[in-house]
Amino acid sequence: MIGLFGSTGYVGQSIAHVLTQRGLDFLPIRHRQIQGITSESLASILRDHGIDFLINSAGYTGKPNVDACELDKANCLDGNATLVGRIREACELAGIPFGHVSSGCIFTGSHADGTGFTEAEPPNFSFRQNNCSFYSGTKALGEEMLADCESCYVWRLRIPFDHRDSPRNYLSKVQRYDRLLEATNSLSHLGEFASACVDSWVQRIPFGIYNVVNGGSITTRRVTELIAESLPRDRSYEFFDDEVEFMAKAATTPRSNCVLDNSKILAAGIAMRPVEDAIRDALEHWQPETSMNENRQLT
Ligand SMILES: NC(=O)C1=CN([C@@H]2O[C@H](COP(=O)(O)OP(=O)(O)OC[C@H]3O[C@@H](n4cnc5c(N)ncnc54)[C@H](OP(=O)(O)O)[C@@H]3O)[C@@H](O)[C@H]2O)C=CC1
Ligand SMILES: Cc1cn([C@H]2C[C@H](O)[C@@H](COP(=O)(O)OP(=O)(O)O[C@H]3O[C@@H](C)C(=O)[C@@H](O)[C@H]3O)O2)c(=O)[nH]c1=O
Repeated sequence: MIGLFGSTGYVGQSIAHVLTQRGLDFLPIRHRQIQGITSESLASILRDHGIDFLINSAGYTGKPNVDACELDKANCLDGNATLVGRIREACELAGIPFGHVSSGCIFTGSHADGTGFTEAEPPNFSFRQNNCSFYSGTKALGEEMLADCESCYVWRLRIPFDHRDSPRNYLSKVQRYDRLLEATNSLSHLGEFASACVDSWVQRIPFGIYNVVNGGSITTRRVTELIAESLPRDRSYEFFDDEVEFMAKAATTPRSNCVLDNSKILAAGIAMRPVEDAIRDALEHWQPETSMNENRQLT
């Protein structure tokens, strides 16, 4: 039996969907069931339910975006770092392996030649550099909680997108923001990310950190071109002059924009499509939010 923390969330729902599709038994464990409990009590819950692998997709992201974390630092630290430490202790007490959903947002930029950061490189957008958002700082601390952990996966997700229009989907955000920041990023197709997490365990790939991102990187401008090709509509995209103007007009805390190398997950035998292919596919199958709401009312 697989335990799943965060099953109600944007990422957790996608992981739950993959587990269901694969016919894998899993137990969603809700936030309120574990709030404030000790590692020992958590270990007992895991043992009592016969959990043999735990997936942690719980965390504190801030809504509508990471700016909101600056206003709720205690809960952000608790959900992204303290909880991760407690999960590690509980899983070690219960003698079970686990996987943790981390974020690529603990990096900024790329190598000078445009290539991405590998899992062997330390985060460069964290409290240690004092250059980051509170959210990114707590996500980096979450990874520190797992340093030298022998039986765990750390899956780094990076700006998720898919074909379902939603306030959390990067392709929707690009269409909805009044103005855009030109940046180069790695991105993760949400469904491919969720499949990769489940397959890591099913295929028993070696434990460790994995950048679970689509291949290559893409600029914001290229994303708008792909959107315009697939979803023609009468609008043009406005861009900020630079990051300084973006910070002054649209953000309260610095954003991570970064490129990650995904060769480690590919070498482990888990497929991730090149990023442009995955975006094109999402746009070809685009489901506007209004039509999804109508479908929900019909069922
Ligand atoms: N969405 C994104 O753009 C990205 C997300 N991530 C990471 O993915 C993970 C999930 O994010 P996402 O699904 O978007 O977030 P959501 O806000 O959509 O969902 C968060 C989930 O975590 C649970 N949760 C929140 N705080 C706690 C806590 N203190 N203890 C236990 N459970 C808690 C919530 O449970 P309940 O409903 O019961 O409160 C909910 O199920 C996070 O770790 C995030 O950092 C990484 C990169 C990008
Ligand atoms: C607010 C804003 C952002 N952007 C850009 C900045 C950045 O490149 C991109 C995403 O920024 P947002 O503020 O939407 O999202 P942000 O909350 O920074 O996004 C992150 O969520 C957390 C949970 C993560 O872990 C990250 O990987 C990432 O997905 O959009 C604009 O272009 N215009 C805007 O008005």
